[in-house]
Amino acid sequence: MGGLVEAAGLVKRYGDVAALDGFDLRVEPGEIAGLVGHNGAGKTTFFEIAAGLTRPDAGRVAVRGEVGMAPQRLALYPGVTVRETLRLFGGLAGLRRRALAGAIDAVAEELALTGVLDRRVSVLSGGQQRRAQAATALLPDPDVLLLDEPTAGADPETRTALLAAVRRRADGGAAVVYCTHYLPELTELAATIAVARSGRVIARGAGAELLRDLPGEVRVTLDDGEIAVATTDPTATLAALLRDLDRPVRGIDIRRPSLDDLYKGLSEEPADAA
Ligand SMILES: Nc1ncnc2c1ncn2[C@@H]1O[C@H](COP(=O)(O)OP(=O)(O)OP(=O)(O)O)[C@@H](O)[C@H]1O
Repeated sequence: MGGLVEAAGLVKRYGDVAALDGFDLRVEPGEIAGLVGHNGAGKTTFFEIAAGLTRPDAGRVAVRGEVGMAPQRLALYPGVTVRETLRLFGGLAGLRRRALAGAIDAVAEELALTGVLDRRVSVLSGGQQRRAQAATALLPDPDVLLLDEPTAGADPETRTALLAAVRRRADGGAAVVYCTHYLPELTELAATIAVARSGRVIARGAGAELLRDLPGEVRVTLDDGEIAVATTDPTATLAALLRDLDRPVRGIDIRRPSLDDLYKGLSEEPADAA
């Protein structure tokens, strides 16, 4: 029991819909767990339960330490400035005076918000608002971070700044659950992966492990066309192809399975089918 986040057998129903249906997830200190899955797979519901905003119908969740959460739908007060927003959230987390002011400056610097600290939230761009939302979660350096698509709509610079800030929190020992539909981010974050479908985690592990058994493709170009073979062992397949071919080979291409293949393969069935 060393996980900062431990969910076991979570069930949550809304009428006929089981938003969660035996959801298990454990996240260790220093780990970023990328939670992926189609719309409706139960990711947001899990966040709400982990953050204590909703109670499960069954199962249990333990979240150890302080929690910072950036919800998918922005939850900011439009009429106050970014600095006031951060003061409020930092104050709620117990930061006072100089520690609070220092933490605000630091997180603003990290997320490229320094120039807009004294602007009202309502006049910020969408990307700036999303960064401000992420800043409210990151500011107090919580033990557990729940980030629901924090880079949605972010430009490349914003994305890079945000990913670096998240990685730093994990390197400092935080357990992070990071929801995204954009899988390359998980490679960038060196995240482990949890694939959710129909309210359950159906695959869990390091990206490389989950990809190991998926077929890639070997493609050999000939004068009069090409041969493409799906294979989990590209080297052996290519050797066999080259051995058996009695024509000149014009090109060879090996495509390794990607996270997108994993996602497609594991979550083909729509959540509503459950
Ligand atoms: N408050 C609610 N009332 C009724 N149904 C709900 C409620 N919250 C979630 N659901 C339903 O539960 C299921 C899971 O929703 P959830 O928002 O957790 O999915 P998600 O994986 O976060 O999806 P997305 O990728 O779209 O954010 C969906 O079918 C959704 O319609």
